[in-house]
Amino acid sequence: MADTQPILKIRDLDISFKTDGGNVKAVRGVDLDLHKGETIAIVGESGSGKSVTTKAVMGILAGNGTINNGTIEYTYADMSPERIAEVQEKYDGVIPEGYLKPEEIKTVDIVQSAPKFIQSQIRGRRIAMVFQDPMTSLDPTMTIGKQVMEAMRFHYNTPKQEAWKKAVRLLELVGITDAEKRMKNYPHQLSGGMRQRVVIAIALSCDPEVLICDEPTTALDVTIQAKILELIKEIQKKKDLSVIYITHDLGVVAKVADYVNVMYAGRIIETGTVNEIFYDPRHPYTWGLLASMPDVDSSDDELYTIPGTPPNMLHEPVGDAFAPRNRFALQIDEKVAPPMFELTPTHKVASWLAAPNAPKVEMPEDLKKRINRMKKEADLNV
Ligand SMILES: Nc1ncnc2c1ncn2[C@@H]1O[C@H](COP(=O)(O)OP(=O)(O)OP(=O)(O)O)[C@@H](O)[C@H]1O
Repeated sequence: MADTQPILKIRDLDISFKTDGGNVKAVRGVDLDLHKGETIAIVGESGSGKSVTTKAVMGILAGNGTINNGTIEYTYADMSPERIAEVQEKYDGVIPEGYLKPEEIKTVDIVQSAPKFIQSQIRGRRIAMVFQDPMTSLDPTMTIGKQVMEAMRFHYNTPKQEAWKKAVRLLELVGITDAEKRMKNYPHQLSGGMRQRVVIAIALSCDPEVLICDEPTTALDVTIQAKILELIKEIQKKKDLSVIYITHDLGVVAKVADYVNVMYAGRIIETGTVNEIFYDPRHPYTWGLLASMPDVDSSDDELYTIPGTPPNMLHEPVGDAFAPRNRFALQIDEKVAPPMFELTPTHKVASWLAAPNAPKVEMPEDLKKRINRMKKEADLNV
């Protein structure tokens, strides 16, 4: 995938927030690529900068936030209303390969784009987002139907009757039975799982190319969680969507992601394919995350927790931000932040342990055993 043009290409993104206590350095030089049809996950503890990064993509940073540096290049299809209608009627909203004329392919830098352009052309239309708690993204005073139709009416001026029909189809697509009847319901008349399905239907209503899912299943119980993840996967295949998952939950990542980006203190500290991150992790922070992931063979009380807490980003850390919590830290970590070392064309790690002349450090034995168990389980499931 790496040699094709990404639809979303983030380079050197740097974001801070002005607060009474000073400047919070939330994102510090993030690079990220998303290709057509693929799923990437951004994982890391609370406060690592996952949401801020994706909010910048959507152009919805809080008012006290500033993008100090970097680019967010988005490449998209810019078609006439007639061509859009043709794609919707003939190809169910999915642009077939080879359909676009060269002049219809545009690249914009979202960082430099006017808020009006992002609102009318990007957010909700081409890049849509599903948030953690459906109750905060749904309007309790508006029927489900009206809410699913709203973005279509706003972005495409879709006539009411047509929007109604498409909304019913979308509710059916996300597995809501009796869709016609449900259109007239209010959010409180639905269960949590059903509400999250509605939120997904809303996100899909304008046939976006990119779907950002911010902890989409955290508020749901485990069986419903699995169903929602399956649903997003199915729709992704049907619609050739590119998906970004933001999550704390490595269990979710293992089920859905092609590529994983591990974030710590505003930086991506390890990136790789899902197999590279789960079976051959190199950063001690990634080791900690994997070791603290519940699995069938470990009871909750023997689960590992990473010692210490993430740094306070009001004071930008000197050297490697993870060093104070890292029992494998080297002297250099205290002074100089590690660069990204390339291990394979897809696997990179920001740790001095990966430097050519670094002392050889092995991951903890317990984690090795756990990884072997994961590999065996994966073999059984093939
Ligand atoms: N409006 C704001 N004002 C000040 N600081 C902010 C603001 N929004 C985010 N931050 C800070 O930016 C940093 C990154 O936050 P972000 O929400 O991206 O973390 P996250 O990794 O998504 O965590 P979570 O999993 O809890 O959502 C945190 O230190 C957070 O406190």
